[in-house]
Amino acid sequence: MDPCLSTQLIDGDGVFNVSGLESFMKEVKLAECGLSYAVVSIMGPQSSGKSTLLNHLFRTNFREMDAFRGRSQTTKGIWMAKAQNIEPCTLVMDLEGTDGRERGEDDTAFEKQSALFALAVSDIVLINMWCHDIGREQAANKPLLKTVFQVMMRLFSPRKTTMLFVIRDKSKTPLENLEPILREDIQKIWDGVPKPHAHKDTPLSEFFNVQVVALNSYEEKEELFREQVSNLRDRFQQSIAPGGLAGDRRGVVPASGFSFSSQQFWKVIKENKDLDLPAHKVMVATVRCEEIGYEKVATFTADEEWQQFEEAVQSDYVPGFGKKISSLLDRCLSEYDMEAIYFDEGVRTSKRHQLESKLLQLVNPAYQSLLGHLRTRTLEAFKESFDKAVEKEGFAVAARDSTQIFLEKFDKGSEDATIQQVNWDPSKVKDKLKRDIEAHVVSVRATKLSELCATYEGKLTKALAEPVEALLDSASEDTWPAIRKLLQRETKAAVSGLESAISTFELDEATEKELLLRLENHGRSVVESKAREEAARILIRMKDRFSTLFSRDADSMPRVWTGKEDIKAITKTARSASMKLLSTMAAIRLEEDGDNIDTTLSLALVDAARPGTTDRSIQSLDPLASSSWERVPEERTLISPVQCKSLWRQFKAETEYTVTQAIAAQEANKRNNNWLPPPWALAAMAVLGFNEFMTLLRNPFYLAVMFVVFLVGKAIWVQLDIANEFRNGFLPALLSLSTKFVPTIMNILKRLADEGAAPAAPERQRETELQPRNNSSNSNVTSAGSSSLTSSENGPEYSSPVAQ
Ligand SMILES: Nc1nc2c(ncn2[C@@H]2O[C@H](COP(=O)(O)OP(=O)(O)OP(=O)(O)O)[C@@H](O)[C@H]2O)c(=O)[nH]1
Repeated sequence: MDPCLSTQLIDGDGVFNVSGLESFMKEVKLAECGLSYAVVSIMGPQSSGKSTLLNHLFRTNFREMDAFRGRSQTTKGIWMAKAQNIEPCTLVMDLEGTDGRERGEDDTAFEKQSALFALAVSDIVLINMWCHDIGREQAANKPLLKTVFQVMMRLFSPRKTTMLFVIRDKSKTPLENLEPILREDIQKIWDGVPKPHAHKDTPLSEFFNVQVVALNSYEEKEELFREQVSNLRDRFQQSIAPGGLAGDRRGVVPASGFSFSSQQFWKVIKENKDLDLPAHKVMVATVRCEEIGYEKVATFTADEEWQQFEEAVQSDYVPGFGKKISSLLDRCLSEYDMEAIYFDEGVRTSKRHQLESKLLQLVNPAYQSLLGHLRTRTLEAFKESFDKAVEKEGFAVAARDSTQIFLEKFDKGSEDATIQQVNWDPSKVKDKLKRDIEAHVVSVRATKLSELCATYEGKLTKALAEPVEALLDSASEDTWPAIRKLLQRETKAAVSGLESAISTFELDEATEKELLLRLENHGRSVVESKAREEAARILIRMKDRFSTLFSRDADSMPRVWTGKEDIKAITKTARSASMKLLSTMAAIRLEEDGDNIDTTLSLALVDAARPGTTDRSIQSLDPLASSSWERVPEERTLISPVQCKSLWRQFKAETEYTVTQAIAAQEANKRNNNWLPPPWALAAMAVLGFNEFMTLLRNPFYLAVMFVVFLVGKAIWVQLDIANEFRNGFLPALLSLSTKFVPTIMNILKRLADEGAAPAAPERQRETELQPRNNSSNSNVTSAGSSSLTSSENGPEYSSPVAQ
């Protein structure tokens, strides 16, 4: 659009051309002007050469009436154009001419509305009038002035508009003479205008800055007209500067609000309401500042740098966030300040605050997310560094130092994220980090301490378990004192080891004591559980011990029951050793408080059972008829007296057979050593059988038969190893021989027949193969003493109630 071309702002029907104004403003770049612009409008009778004057004065292009077509109205409504080559930007409005007729008090008439609009919007109002109307009662512009002054009252505060009276077609009368008459006319009209009470005595000069200029006729003295117009034009240069034509103007609406302000003015005027200029200014400022704010928010959200930051902080901490975002916000707010600078200060400031909080609201989630990442990162880094620091510095020092270092790191990170425009407090996030760090330290401490405790408990278990087992197995008077000594020594070593290991944890006294006590208790519990295990196997142990002592001699060699051994004494020794085992295992004796279990057991089980014992008190009062030992608390009892009694009974029953076997073996041995008939029988046999013997010797046949019988008998004797068989007793020898007899006879017969009977060879071979098996079964029988005990061991095991 050619800026010289004029735009119709309001048409003849009073319709405001919003889009026309908007595009006009864009064209002339009005919004950038701030307050550096002026608005000039012209009023006057129809066809009084207003458009002609404006076009000459401002080099605009308002429609003029063609002089040759005659006078008729050409301007309808209000038109607007930009003055050419006048600084600052000057907007020129050409108003529809007044028809000079009185309209009464009808404020709705377009003439009044457009006059009010021009007064509200313009800094300078040109009043175009014919020279010959000055001093005339029926002057054409009198109603106009009346209207202007009347509507002026409706502007709440005067804008101190410059009212420049342009006298057209001036006569020869000099302006010096005309001006007083004109001012008098104006004063008369001002005085005649009904005023509200507040302005009753307000002078005209309070509202208007009245100036007068006279021009020669454009039609008759064009050259002169042009010259005068050119001079007048100079006065419009820098018109808003102090001392300029509109130097006193007030209540200027910033250029970017001109469109909205004009629309609002026209709207209010059309609704026939009063124009409250201050309120209007606030309203325009509010709307415009809000608009500027919205624009700034939109610019900020569309900013590429902001978008990159916003996206980046979703996944990680971004260094330099605070500085960058602060500068983006600063730029945004400065732009607002620049654009809103000319609007009402109160409105502008409050809208700035709104803008700022809106922007911060936009930024806050990113900031919080950033702090969240900072917290997580710091915590992770702390965990990693802390583990290493613990190894180097010890637990407590590492915990203290690392916590301090990483909280400081968080402080630095949050400082980096700080946004200048706001005082967001990161302390809540820091507190959460502190809590997380503390929780981690506590959990690591718990893990490390339990690891250490487990290590030392393991060491203690290892140091105690096997030795305790060995000591219990040996069961003697010294067993429990030795266990106590061992427990004391090993516990002391473990406790001092743990004590020095946990020294770096700087634990409070109570916790440290508790840990050490726990270790001590663990030592005791190892011993106790070992003792319980052994107590559960007491019957086997007792039988083992019995068997060892009974079946083997002092050199651990197996006994051969030759008949010379004192089986009773051996049995007694073996039983008393087994009883010692029972009394040792009956209770846990970790304190040196002594008990009488040993005595009680020997009294009750050995002495009471002796046939010669007649003590009535012992027989009548069974000391084992109790479920608890004297001076032994229940928790330390492994085998109760009653259980001891039943165990002993079982033990005796199960070892009885061994003893019986031994006695039997001894008897048999004794008999085997005397297998020849007694000497008197031999003598009788010699005397009585002398004749028969001689007969046999004299008869060669009998001699041959006897020789054959002798040979066969000798063969059987050798084959069956009869002499050896009887060494193990008579009965076993008989049993063994009976099983071997038939096969051996068969063997001998086959061997005799062997000479000529080759087909019998496989059978013989089979018999030969059978031989070692028979021998082995034979040997099993000979070791009956120990095998009978072993088989009984495989019988049902005693299950101690303590072990359960
Ligand atoms: N006598 C005289 N006539 C003039 C002067 N200037 C312009 N005219 C003539 O007056 C007639 C109307 O001129 P415009 O400039 O259209 O007048 P206007 O006041 O804008 O007219 P409307 O907008 O219709 O009210 C034209 O024929 C002009 O040539 C002047 O200084 N003296």
